[in-house]
Amino acid sequence: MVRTVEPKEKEPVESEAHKVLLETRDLNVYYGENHAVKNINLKLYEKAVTAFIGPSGCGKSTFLRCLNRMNDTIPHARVTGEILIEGINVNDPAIDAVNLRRQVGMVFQKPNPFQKSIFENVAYGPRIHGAKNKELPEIVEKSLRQVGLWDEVKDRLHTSALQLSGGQQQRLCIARTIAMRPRIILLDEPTSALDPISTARIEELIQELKKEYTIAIVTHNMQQAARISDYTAFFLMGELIEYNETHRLFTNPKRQETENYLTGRFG
Ligand SMILES: Nc1ncnc2c1ncn2[C@@H]1O[C@H](COP(=O)(O)OP(=O)(O)OP(=O)(O)O)[C@@H](O)[C@H]1O
Repeated sequence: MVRTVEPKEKEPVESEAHKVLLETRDLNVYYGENHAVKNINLKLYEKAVTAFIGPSGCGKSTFLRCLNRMNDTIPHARVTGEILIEGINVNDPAIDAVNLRRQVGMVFQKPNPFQKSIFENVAYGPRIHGAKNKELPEIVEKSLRQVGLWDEVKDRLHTSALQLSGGQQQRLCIARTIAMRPRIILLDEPTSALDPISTARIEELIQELKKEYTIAIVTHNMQQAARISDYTAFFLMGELIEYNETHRLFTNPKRQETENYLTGRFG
């Protein structure tokens, strides 16, 4: 049977508030035979929060990981199409992936601080990228202040990061990322391992960080997407079904699949 396919809402209403920082064009990801991400055209707007939602296995994390070439580390993953940051294709062989990841930082679901002191966790990246020892205390303090952790840890900077609570560890991981002064921060379900109070703190932090950074977040939690994001992309079975300003997507979805998902009819 031939099914009529409605045109897909692949782009939000052109944003007047934000400039495009990153754009994907016909982005596809294959894991061997599995076509996990299908022809995605999506723009990330500067200094805005974009949420990726959709049922488990729909390709949200795979798509997110492409944006700083984390999929390069998976031997059987193949990426086609383009990812442009201000017109520069990040998959160009001339682009150094390590440098790219300085500009496009990532925070994972499970807090993963290094087995080092709190200070060293934040200082590590800037040091290996050439910051001088005398510059490090200021970088560490500024980064810890930005994530609201400074007052909690300033008297124990040289104790192990692993002694912090889960929520503190996740804020430390965000501090470690922003110490590199990235332009884009990718957050892959950053609160799913945290209690509600720690989650609320991270959500508040994301609102603060978007004044300076462009943020993309994968979340299973639709309420979280509605609370914290400016734009929302709904994925289903590897496809981008609908992308729009968050309040529009939640109040007036254009596609039946989006409405079904938002109303809990599947996923
Ligand atoms: N490293 C991998 N190797 C092979 N297949 C993978 C790998 N990572 C993901 N996949 C497959 O790619 C598809 C998309 O997975 P992905 O993790 O991107 O989805 P997701 O929407 O983020 O799911 P979840 O919400 O459960 O994290 C799934 O079919 C998954 O099994």
